[in-house]
Amino acid sequence: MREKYLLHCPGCGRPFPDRYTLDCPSGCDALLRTVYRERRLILQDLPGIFRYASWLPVEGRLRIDAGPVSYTSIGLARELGLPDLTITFSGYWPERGGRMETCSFKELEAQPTVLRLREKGAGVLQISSAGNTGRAFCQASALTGAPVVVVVPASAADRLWTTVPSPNVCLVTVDGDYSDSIAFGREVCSLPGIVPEGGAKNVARRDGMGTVMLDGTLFAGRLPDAYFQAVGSGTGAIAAWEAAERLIADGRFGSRLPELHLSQNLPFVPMVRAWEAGRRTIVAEDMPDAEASIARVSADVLTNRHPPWGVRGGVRDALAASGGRVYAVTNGAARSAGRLFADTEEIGLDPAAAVAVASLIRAVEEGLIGPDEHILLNVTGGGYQRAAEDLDRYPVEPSLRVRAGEAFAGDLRDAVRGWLAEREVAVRA
Ligand SMILES: Cc1ncc(COP(=O)(O)O)c(C=O)c1O
Repeated sequence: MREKYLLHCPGCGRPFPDRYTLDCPSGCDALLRTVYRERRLILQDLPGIFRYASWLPVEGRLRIDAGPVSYTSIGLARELGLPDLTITFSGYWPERGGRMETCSFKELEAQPTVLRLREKGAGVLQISSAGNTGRAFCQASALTGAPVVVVVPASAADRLWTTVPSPNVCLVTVDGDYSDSIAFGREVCSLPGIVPEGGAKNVARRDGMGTVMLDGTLFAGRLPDAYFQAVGSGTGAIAAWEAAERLIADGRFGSRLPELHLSQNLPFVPMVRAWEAGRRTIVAEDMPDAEASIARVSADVLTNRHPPWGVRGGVRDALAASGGRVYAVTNGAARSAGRLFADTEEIGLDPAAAVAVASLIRAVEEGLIGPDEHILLNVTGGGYQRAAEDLDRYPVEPSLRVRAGEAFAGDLRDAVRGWLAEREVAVRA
């Protein structure tokens, strides 16, 4: 093919060019995938994520040097009796080269997403988030100037900060929960010129996250036998599976898919329950007392009620294809895993990453993995303390405050249109 990549639908098998396309034009219930012209991974001499630009759905690059950082664990590896443990760290840890200043792997999603949208000329991004994702997109906006509309529950607004000013973020706070923010965000996208970021359907987001598997594999020279990650939507896990398939097709790194070991935080563990019950869809009984359960987890970024579970090419398929496992982790186990990690590796973790470490400890205790296996631990966030010591912090101030259930009409609509007009973004109606 002449193009750098095409999109491919695993449902109907059709290939087609990318126009910031999120869904199969034939209406298949499947996650589109990128198919790159280069079957062999060609590394670029660029910092951060753009080292892997030949397997990202973008033509250019951003001048941002944040990317995943891989190293061989000594302290944690010794503690767990795992001599072949690679840690791939996303967060702020300058001593190791970790330069994600908002401290989570969501920056891996935000960078190629912002660039893909710019290259496709598709408009202004809208993101609904309760935390790390929103912050990562605010930072990408701050560093590139890309306008973004971020909708969050009012209670999560203090999580939105950047390390340089972000004049092109329109922050909308909704006086309600995450679902209210998602609903309002959807309405904002009715304004021509504003496009939904797309979540798991967005191939830039998945291929950006897939760089963790690329980095860990390149570092070790081979695909891992087992891969550990904490999941909320599971987008990162799908991305790891897809990246591993590309690396197998490349031919230089092994021929066996890594087993995916995916963890959630009790008491909110819908994917664990659906997997154990053998269900293709997540049902209400997988989320008993959802609201109360969500309030009790220590890693609330893992509490997604609508993960891409049963969709073709989704999390369930990734687990099945890789012979994977799921773990339900208590707050107590996550906290002590976080402490062990800080003691042995000398960096603090995001509570979600501590859940993944707890699952690794459990896998060792239960003999599910052994000392002869090569393990990749995806540390999805950390270094908040280090970042607070080194970096400036700019809170993102709300442009609009909305009540739960309030319609996107009248003054609210005019306010967003006015905000876009100030940035000379054309809105037709
Ligand atoms: C630090 C961290 N780890 C893990 C996850 C889970 O990622 P995903 O929603 O892609 O499964 C998140 C989600 O926000 C996160 O912020």
